[in-house]
Amino acid sequence: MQGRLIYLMGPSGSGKDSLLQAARAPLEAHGCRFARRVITRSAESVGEDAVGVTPAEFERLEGEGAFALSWRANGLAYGIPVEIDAWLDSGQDVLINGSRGHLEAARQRYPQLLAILLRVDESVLRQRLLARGRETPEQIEQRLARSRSFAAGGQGSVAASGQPLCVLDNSGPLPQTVSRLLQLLDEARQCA
Ligand SMILES: Nc1ncnc2c1ncn2[C@@H]1O[C@H](COP(=O)(O)OP(=O)(O)OP(=O)(O)O)[C@@H](O)[C@H]1O
Ligand SMILES: O=P(O)(O)OC[C@H]1O[C@H](OP(=O)(O)O)[C@H](O)[C@@H]1O
Repeated sequence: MQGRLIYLMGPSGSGKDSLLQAARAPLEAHGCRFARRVITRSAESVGEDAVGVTPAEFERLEGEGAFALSWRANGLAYGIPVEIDAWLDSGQDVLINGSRGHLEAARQRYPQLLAILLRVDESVLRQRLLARGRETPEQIEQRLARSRSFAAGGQGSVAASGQPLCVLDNSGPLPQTVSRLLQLLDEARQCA
C-alpha cells in the first residue's frame, strides 16, 4: 500500500518547524519519514535543519531532477528531495514542510496528499517572528504581508473548493498542538 504525503503548511512563524521537531519522535515510531529540505538559505539559520545550497547549486539540482517538489518564495528556493517517492512507494508516510503557494502543484503530483494548514492569531504571528530573530524587520513584514494575501484568498486559496484541508491551531502551547496533530494523523490513518 502506498504511503501518504502529509503536507504541513502555514504562515511563516506559525510553528511548522517547531511542530515537526516536537512531533518527530512519536511519528517516526509510527514509521513516518521526514524530508530534509534543500533551501538557498544558510544551513546555520535557526529553526530548521535544512541543506543550505547556493542558487546556482539549487538550479543544477532542480535541473537534474533531484526534487520531487520545488518552489520559490520569500526570495528563496525550496526543494523536497525526490527520495520521498521511494519512501512513499515502500508504504511509508512522509511529512514535509510545504508551501501554501505550491499546494495545487503538490496535489497534481500527489493527489492523495493530506493537507494540514497551521494557523495562529495574527498578533501572535508577528511576536513569534520577531522573537525568533531569523529574518530582518523588513523580511518579517514581507512574510506577514504574504500571509495576509493568502488569508484574503490571494495567490490561490489553499481552501480550494472540494479539496480536503485540515486546519490546526498553534496559538496555544506547542505540546497541545503536537497532541492534536498526532490525533489528526491517527484519524486520517483509520479512514485511509
Ligand atoms: N505553540 C508555540 N508557542 C510558543 N512559541 C512557539 C510555538 N510554536 C512555535 N513557536 C515559536 O515561534 C517561532 C516560529 O516557529 P517556527 O520557526 O517553527 O515557525 P515556522 O512556521 O516553521 O516558520 P517558517 O515557515 O518561517 O520557518 C519560533 O521561535 C518558535 O520557537
Ligand atoms: O507562504 P507559503 O507559500 O505558505 O510558504 C513559503 C515558504 O515559506 C516557508 O518557508 P520558511 O519560512 O522560509 O522556512 C514555507 O515552508 C515555504 O517554504
